[in-house]
Amino acid sequence: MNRADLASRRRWVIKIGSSLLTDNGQAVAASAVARWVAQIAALRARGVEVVVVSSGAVAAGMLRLGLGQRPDNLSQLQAAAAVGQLDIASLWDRALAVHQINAAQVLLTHEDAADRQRYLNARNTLRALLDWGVVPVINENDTVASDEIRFGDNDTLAAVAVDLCSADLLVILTDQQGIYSSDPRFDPQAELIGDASIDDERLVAAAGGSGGTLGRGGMKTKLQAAQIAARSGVSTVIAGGSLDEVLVAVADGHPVGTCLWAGEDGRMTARKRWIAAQRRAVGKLWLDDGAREALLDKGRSLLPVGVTSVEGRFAPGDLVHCVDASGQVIARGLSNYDSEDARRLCGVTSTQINQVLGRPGEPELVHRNNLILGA
Ligand SMILES: Nc1ncnc2c1ncn2[C@@H]1O[C@H](COP(=O)(O)OP(=O)(O)O)[C@@H](O)[C@H]1O
Ligand SMILES: N[C@@H](CCC(=O)OP(=O)(O)O)C(=O)O
Repeated sequence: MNRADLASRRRWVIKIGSSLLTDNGQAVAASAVARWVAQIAALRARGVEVVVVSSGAVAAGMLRLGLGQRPDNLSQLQAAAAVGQLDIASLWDRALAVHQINAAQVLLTHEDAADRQRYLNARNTLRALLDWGVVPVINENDTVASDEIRFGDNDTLAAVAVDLCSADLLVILTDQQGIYSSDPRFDPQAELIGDASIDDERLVAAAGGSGGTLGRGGMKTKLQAAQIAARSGVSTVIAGGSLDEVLVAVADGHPVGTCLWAGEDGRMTARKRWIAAQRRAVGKLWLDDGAREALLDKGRSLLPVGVTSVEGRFAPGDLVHCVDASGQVIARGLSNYDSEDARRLCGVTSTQINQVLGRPGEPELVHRNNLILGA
């Protein structure tokens, strides 16, 4: 649990809550966004890629429409979000443009994460944006999300974004300086928890409270988000968004906020556990010796260039066996491509993939996050 380790994280998801984005419901917080963006520009100059998850659509819509209270009727909430999302998106767009950085608005629903194909589409889009040096600004697609399928809070959405972008750090900025031993709004004795392992028992008691009037989640959903991120081996920092140079301080390894450390065994993701439990593969990829070594000895992803032939019929996201030249199963994983495309890509180098497919494609046939070694 050494904060200096955070300096090596190269892809961050930064989630910012409604109260910060609207100055506690007073006005859209343009100067605060400008300060975070200046720090994002500084992080990028150090080689850190950044994905923003920005709340605030409902709160900004309430301001525009002059609504004194958060509507409890779903259609009105969704309508307020539709109004406010324009403000939120343009706020980020203008602030990033000052640093010559392009922004992209990405609105997601729960279905996009639950459906494997839509999940892969969202992942490819985010990856393309990052490749172009664009900062994706993600929010829930509040207008279409129905009550049953809402992420419901952007903390959970941020954890999903970590997975979608294969990020290696989640930073949640909020109106408190981190997680306290109890809700500091009600308990003046509450103490800030600095560093904790994700399964630290203190956290359960601490995160009981609900959120403020503008946001939804409170600390409970922030802890849940950190737990989801930890399943991908990703640690989470929860810190005060109004703290001076807070993002740079995190990158410098300063002990700001609460750092929830993912355990070593958290490195096997839920998906990997799911893969480990599957026995039936619908396809077989034959690997050359270089690919065998890349998987077994170097812990790498499987690239099309190391695949010599493909057996079976499968869709993107299906489970396939990776076999070496002797026919021995050395790994199992989820294919990024269907069997037809996988066949076309046999022996193809990463730089030729787009040309062979006639569209942008993933560099990996099976990403190492979706791959487990052994029969
Ligand atoms: N143990 C705790 N430590 C810190 N804040 C807590 C705790 N329990 C509940 N909270 C509340 O969570 C709020 C932050 O959650 P929320 O209002 O959803 O913020 P955001 O809009 O940033 O997502 C804080 O204002 C605080 O009152
Ligand atoms: N999609 C909603 C998110 C609401 C929400 O989760 O807010 P918060 O708890 O402040 O992150 C909005 O933009 O208003």
